[in-house]
Amino acid sequence: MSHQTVVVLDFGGQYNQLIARRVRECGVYCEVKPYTTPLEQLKAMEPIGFIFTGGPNSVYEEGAPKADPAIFTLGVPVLGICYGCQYMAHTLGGQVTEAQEDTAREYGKTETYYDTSCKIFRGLPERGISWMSHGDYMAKVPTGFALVAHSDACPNVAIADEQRGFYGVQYHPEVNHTEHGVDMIRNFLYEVCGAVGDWSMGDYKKTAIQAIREKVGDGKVLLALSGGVDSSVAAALLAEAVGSQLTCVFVDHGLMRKNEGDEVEAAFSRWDINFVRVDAEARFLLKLAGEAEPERKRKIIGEEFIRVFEEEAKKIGRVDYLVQGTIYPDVIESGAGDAAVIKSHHNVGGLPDYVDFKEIIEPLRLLFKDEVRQLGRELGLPEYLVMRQPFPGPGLAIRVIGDLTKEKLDTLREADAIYREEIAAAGEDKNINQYFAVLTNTRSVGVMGDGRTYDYTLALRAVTTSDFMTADWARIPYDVLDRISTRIVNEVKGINRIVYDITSKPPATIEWE
Ligand SMILES: Nc1ncnc2c1ncn2[C@@H]1O[C@H](COP(=O)(O)OP(=O)(O)OP(=O)(O)O)[C@@H](O)[C@H]1O
Ligand SMILES: O=c1[nH]c(=O)c2[nH+]cn([C@@H]3O[C@H](COP(=O)(O)O)[C@@H](O)[C@H]3O)c2[nH]1
Ligand SMILES: NC(=O)CC[C@H](N)C(=O)O
Ligand SMILES: [Mg+2]
Repeated sequence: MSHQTVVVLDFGGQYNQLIARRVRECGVYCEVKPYTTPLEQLKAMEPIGFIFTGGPNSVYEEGAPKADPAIFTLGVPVLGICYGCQYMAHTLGGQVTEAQEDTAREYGKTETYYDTSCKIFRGLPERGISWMSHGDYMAKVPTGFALVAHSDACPNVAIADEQRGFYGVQYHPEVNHTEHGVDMIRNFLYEVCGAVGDWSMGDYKKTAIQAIREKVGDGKVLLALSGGVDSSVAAALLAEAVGSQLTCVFVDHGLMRKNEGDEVEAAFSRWDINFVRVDAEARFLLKLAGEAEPERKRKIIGEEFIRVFEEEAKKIGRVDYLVQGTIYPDVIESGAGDAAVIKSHHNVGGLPDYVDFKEIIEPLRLLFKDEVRQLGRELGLPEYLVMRQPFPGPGLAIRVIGDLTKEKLDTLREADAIYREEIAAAGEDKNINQYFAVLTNTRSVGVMGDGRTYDYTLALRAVTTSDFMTADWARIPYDVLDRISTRIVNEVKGINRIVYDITSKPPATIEWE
């Protein structure tokens, strides 16, 4: 099973996994390695190309991350992105300085002009929007390199030494906002590196199954199954890899949506797997009682999940491995590496310090949501399961704002069920990627049946997104919103006002806590 390999050399950028994902999207196998990886090790991987990532540092500063300069003598093509481009220019005899007022410090969408006779721009339009994020400037381009793109503010947006196969771009071709960015990466892979496109999700499946078998041997495995997309795909993968050694544990923590516990049990009892449902409502509510701070709630839930898994493992006998359906956005938002903590996803940043398993296996950790879905299809999962909307592990605990009570949870469950019912009835569920109700902590005055009420405000949230890293609010038709609002206020006691959340992510996030 040998594939052509591209190595993404990580200099600490925000979008490293996104680069890797774009390369995979182009049908080429790819691994991300730290810039400190010894050259011998990189050589042994026999890469057909290197991509150097962006990074927060300035290459001219002392201590800035540098790879072994002999990497440029291997005869392997290189694409440097932002810091990666600056590092290449600096190392090969050019000069990088801090940008001055008139020499392009550029952030965000930028009109860019390309020389389409250069291989990486071949077949693409001569101008388009690229997405920039840099404060440094290539003041002197190294000998042998030509300028192949510019913007209004910056003459040196892209450089190329076609002889040696070295390319550098100042913008980020890997992000969605860069028009034709993926095509540029594809050109680098196919026109410059000689890629043939010998990698697919089917290969990912095979490689993952083989790796799981090697690791687990004849040991026992407990898989945390929520019934959501990620853990269902993980379960299908593990079932194929180690079948009868696997037990799937679904924790009903009392923070599920209406009827969800029974639905998950019914669905997975039909699978040919060992499936256990644990009723843990009382212990979760007890641990959460009186806690209003979102990060504390998440951490309490993260720890309690693990304690339940540990107890279930003891019942099975010796279990070495815990499997979770963690995916890349869970990791990056929990503050991986130098990234900021946005929120501690219960399965990553919310994990307790001590976990009584030899190892936690996360076979989907490097994938984005839409890639997980593709893998699910590859494993033969039905479309309705693969396309289910995500539901966060902490469940309604992070949708009841502030402190939790069973009564508030029940109120939210009823309102949320009506919301989902009406969205489905209107056929809007096909246009929306995730939607749910939030019980805010705000109460306000209303008038119902000629009497005064002082009840909770319910917020409706609905977003469109493919990777859940960024999202826009969904344009639900007014008449559908109207029906939902009328029904909820009429049918659910304790709610007298409905608002619709019209913020995108960023600056908001999808969930409220
Ligand atoms: N109620 C639960 N019982 C057992 N494991 C859970 C539960 N909720 C979450 N998990 C574990 O935490 C992981 C992360 O949860 P998350 O909600 O992100 O994924 P998911 O539920 O598998 O998929 P989706 O994003 O579609 O909801 C899950 O993959 C699963 O391993
Ligand atoms: O399993 C999970 N554990 C968590 O702690 C968690 N927090 C958010 N989410 C889900 O992640 C996606 C992005 O959500 P945010 O924009 O709110 O960060 C959305 O799909 C959220 O529902 C979680 N999933
Ligand atoms: N995004 C980046 O890679 C930035 C590189 C460098 N820190 C700059 O500001 O120019
Ligand atoms: Mg879930």
